[in-house]
Amino acid sequence: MVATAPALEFRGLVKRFGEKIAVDGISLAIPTGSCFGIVGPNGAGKTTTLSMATGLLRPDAGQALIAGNDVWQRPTEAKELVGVLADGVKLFDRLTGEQLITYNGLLAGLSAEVAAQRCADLLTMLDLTGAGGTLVVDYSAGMTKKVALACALVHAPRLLVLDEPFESVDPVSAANIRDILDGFVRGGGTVVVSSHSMDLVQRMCDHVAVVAEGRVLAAGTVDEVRGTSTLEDRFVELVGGRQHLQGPAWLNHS
Ligand SMILES: Nc1ncnc2c1ncn2[C@@H]1O[C@H](COP(=O)(O)OP(=O)(O)OP(=O)(O)O)[C@@H](O)[C@H]1O
Repeated sequence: MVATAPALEFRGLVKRFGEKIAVDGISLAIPTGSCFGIVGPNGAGKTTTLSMATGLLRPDAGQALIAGNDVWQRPTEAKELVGVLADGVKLFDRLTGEQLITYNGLLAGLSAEVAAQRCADLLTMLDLTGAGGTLVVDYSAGMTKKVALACALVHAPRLLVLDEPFESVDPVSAANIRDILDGFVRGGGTVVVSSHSMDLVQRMCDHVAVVAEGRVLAAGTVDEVRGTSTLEDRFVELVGGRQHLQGPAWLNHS
């Protein structure tokens, strides 16, 4: 581990799927102790980038480094430092929430006693205590998101990489999760979060990168990127594509 290295760094990441270039040379340095938002339109390459950053998808070119450890060359060192909430990755959903969180803790090398204690703390923190004994397959989408977040947190990582953590989550739970993430950053951790909600990123993050068509269009502190506008207006300005369409005539009943 390199003491002065960014918490997470992308160096010229590239990923192609056949003819499609999903990620086209993304370089970013995510400072330790920051809450860093990655925003972009559908299909911008956010999930692909975060998957390469966390060892779920091998890049065609470039590097992802966690605290200076190349995710693909030093996977053990890199993965010990990171908790991941991936978008669309299946959980072991025939386990109960309690079993799933504990199992993740044991896999990360915690003792049974510590894993059980942390599992109880996380279930309480995420308001899932009543659902701890329920199979994850029977959870709602928001509950599934919360249990996946608990799995990402159980080994007390230094870096959290969260792909769309607020999708399907009710407003009260979302506020709780935001508080948890704020506390995590105050405690010296780093959070990288992809989101479609500009409002949320503007309120929660101190840094942001706007990504479109696999490239970084702007990056910096939230204030640097948004300038004198709101982040949402700046996003639309950078990404373009806002269309004031009235829709087809057959949808209009007036
Ligand atoms: N496994 C795959 N095979 C083929 N194409 C893929 C694959 N994964 C992603 N893509 C394509 O790569 C591009 C980037 O997708 P990605 O999921 O990274 O975007 P995103 O920014 O996360 O989008 P969203 O906001 O809609 O979740 C898209 O055009 C998508 O169709």
